[in-house]
Amino acid sequence: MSLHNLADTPAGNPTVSAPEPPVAVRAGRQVPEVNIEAAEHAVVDLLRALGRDAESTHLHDTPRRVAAAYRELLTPAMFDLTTFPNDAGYDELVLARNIPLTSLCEHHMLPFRGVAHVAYLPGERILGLSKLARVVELFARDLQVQERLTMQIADWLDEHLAPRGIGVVVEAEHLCMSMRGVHATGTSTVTSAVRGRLRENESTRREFLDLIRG
Ligand SMILES: Nc1nc2c(ncn2[C@@H]2O[C@H](COP(=O)(O)OP(=O)(O)OP(=O)(O)O)[C@@H](O)[C@H]2O)c(=O)[nH]1
Ligand SMILES: [Zn+2]
Repeated sequence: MSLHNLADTPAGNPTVSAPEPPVAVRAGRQVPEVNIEAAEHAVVDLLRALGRDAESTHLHDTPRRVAAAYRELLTPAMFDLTTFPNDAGYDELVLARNIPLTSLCEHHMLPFRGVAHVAYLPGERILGLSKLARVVELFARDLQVQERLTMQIADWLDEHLAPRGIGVVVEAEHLCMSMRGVHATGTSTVTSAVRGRLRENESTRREFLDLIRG
């Protein structure tokens, strides 16, 4: 893992903009580092702003827990992209269906949860199957919108595996839409991204959608 600490701003110089937060590179994705101490202080402030006694016996450990929970939800695991030569010349779709997914919507910082279906049409190499789920997690652990998440999964596979085609479908329920606001409980939002043969060829795309439905 490489870690870039961007240049510090000289103290007291109002003409220089604030430093960018440090960023780590995980499996090819730039992931901002969480400042856990600052996050804990911010949760204390939030509790107070919400009229809660942050020092009470019940709440005094809550800032630590909340900061740790957000760090976990926003930090994907690093992994190696294990691929194998496609010696057998397998040229049909490979589909991982119902990959569980939890992310945080960037508007309310509330979870959206569901499944991703990720397929590719192999070229010269096939991918270790677990990596399809790892790629989903790589981009789900972020403040997201579902459309961007769906495209990032497809683009990452395109860039790192270079298969002949890719299909990604994400189905998720957004808590900001079900537990508050419009209270549309049970609504599932579906997004898709197709690349290569799945984009160009109607019958390959149809086959992908049929396989998802089982
Ligand atoms: N396109 C898209 N919208 C999302 C996603 N997650 C949440 N949203 C929406 O982002 C919008 C934010 O709109 P605002 O009107 O600023 O927020 P709000 O006042 O809380 O709106 P309500 O949720 O309608 O009460 C809402 O319509 C959310 O449903 C997502 O992944 N993709
Ligand atoms: Zn939301």
